[in-house]
Amino acid sequence: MHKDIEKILVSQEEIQEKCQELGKQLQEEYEDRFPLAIGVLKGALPFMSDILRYMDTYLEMDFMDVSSYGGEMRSSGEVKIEKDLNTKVEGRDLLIIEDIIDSGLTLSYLVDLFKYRKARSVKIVTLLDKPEGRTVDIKADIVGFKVPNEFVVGYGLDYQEKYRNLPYIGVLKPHVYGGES
Ligand SMILES: O=P(O)(O)OC[C@H]1O[C@H](OP(=O)(O)OP(=O)(O)O)[C@H](O)[C@@H]1O
Ligand code: HPA
Ligand SMILES: [Mg+2]
Repeated sequence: MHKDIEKILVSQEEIQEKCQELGKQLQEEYEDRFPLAIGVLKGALPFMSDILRYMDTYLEMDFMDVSSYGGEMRSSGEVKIEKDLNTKVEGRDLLIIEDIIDSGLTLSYLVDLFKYRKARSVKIVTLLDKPEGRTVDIKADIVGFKVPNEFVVGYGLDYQEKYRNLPYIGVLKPHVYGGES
């Protein structure tokens, strides 16, 4: 375990098993529909890469880079598009892939945007759901794991841009973010 991590909430094995299970489920759902899988950068990168490997069907991939945390532990409340899609979404079946729904601001912004752009359908798959963090009313269609109301890192999730490369989801030791140790 990394020296800055206090405890692991979801292990590497649990994540990989879940990716396989959800990937198979999505494969059945999107068979013959040529969905557009949209990864929300940067956090969704590892999850997207793993889950799509288990979807043995035709699909297209694109990426949207949005940011509202700026590396910090609290959302600024404002979702900023750093990079838009290269693909037209009108009439397409969209599968948004996320690492976490916390306040819900990022996903509600994206769902509204894609509906405005006339997508045929919009589904959300998220590895983690932190229901107690919610400030806007939004639910994912598919959730890997529920997490408690703690700041989590690893497997795409950062604190000040670090820890995204950890293969598990964990909680930092308090001294790392200036809390009590
Ligand atoms: O439900 P919310 O409160 O909106 O939080 C969830 C979003 O916040 C994080 O992204 P962030 O803005 O930190 O960008 P990053 O993925 O590049 O770290 C995370 O990856 C989600 O996209
Ligand atoms: O708990 C979290 N950890 C890292 N990034 C996040 N973005 C929203 N919630 C979180
Ligand atoms: Mg972040």
